[in-house]
Amino acid sequence: MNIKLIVIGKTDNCEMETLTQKYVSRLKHYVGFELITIPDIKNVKNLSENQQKEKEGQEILKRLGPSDALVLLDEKGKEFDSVGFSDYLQKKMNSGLKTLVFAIGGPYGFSKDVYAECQGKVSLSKMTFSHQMVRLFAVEQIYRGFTILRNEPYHHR
Ligand SMILES: C[S@@+](CC[C@H](N)C(=O)[O-])C[C@H]1O[C@@H](n2cnc3c(N)ncnc32)[C@H](O)[C@@H]1O
Repeated sequence: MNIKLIVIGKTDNCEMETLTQKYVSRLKHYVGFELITIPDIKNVKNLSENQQKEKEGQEILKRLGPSDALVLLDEKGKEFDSVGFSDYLQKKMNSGLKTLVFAIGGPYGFSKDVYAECQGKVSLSKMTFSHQMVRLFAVEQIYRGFTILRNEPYHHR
């Protein structure tokens, strides 16, 4: 199974970006992994929040292949502990799925169309984080999940 993570806009925080990239390169030792950054559209036109969500939603959906399973990072989604999340990844791999696509919404969240298309929602906490922070937490937790599945010491350090 491959994993893609779709995010909106470049992060302007260099440290967070560096850390995110560190986990992305570590992850690639465990799984085919791609971080897909949709260019920030808020600067393109003077859009309302809803219009921006719709546009971002179209961009997310455009990037899905026919057999990809879309799972949203969403504070109202299912919460796991890290071992539970590693089991979730294992079950997805066991199901024969080719590509698991996680997506992180833009500053206003996801459009209705994206919610309609998704096959699940995963929450990292009941608290709302910025979309830039969530990408770091998401790649770290996916990485942690694979180290748990491999019984490697990272999880306990
Ligand atoms: C600033 S939040 C958007 C908040 C927006 N008010 C909403 O209702 O979705 C941007 C994105 O970060 C992600 N996000 C924020 N907090 C999260 C959490 N606790 N767990 C998982 N994803 C989260 C979601 O993908 C969300 O669409």
